[in-house]
Amino acid sequence: MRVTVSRRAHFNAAHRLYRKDWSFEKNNEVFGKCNNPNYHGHNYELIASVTGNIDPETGYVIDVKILKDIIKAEVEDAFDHKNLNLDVPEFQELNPTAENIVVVIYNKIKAKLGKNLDLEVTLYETPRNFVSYSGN
Ligand SMILES: Nc1nc2c(c(=O)[nH]1)N=C([C@H](O)[C@H](O)COP(=O)(O)OP(=O)(O)OP(=O)(O)O)CN2
Ligand SMILES: [Zn+2]
Repeated sequence: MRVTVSRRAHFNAAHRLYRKDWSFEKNNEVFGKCNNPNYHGHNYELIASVTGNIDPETGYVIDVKILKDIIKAEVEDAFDHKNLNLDVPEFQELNPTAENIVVVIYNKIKAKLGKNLDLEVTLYETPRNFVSYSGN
């Protein structure tokens, strides 16, 4: 009997979508206003969902306090009030699109979970634009 436990989180970050190896014109063509050299920001919302068996002793799949602490250390402390392009090592050579950000977040959280637990991360870049990744 596998049950999913979810936790919401939030971070605020700036980014610019562009490729260093493309001209400014080509970046503008592909990424439009998201290629603003002075960056722009989003209030990112995140849902991390952990699926596993209920421990018969505790009744937990995972203690939500543990999940909360993992998200704080791996996501909020690393990304909140940061410029993703400039401040976050994972995006030095990786365009910080929502797709790439959700994969980075998934990998960071997954590495801290027990092997018997599955993870899905949904990341909202705006209230209407969101992406999900579950490792497949
Ligand atoms: N597939 C993707 N497309 C876009 C991404 C992305 O990460 N993946 N990102 C962006 C920009 O980051 C852009 O800043 C998105 O925000 P915004 O322009 O505000 O989005 P909308 O125009 O859709 O705003 P609404 O208010 O939701 O209309 C662009 N594309
Ligand atoms: Zn953006």
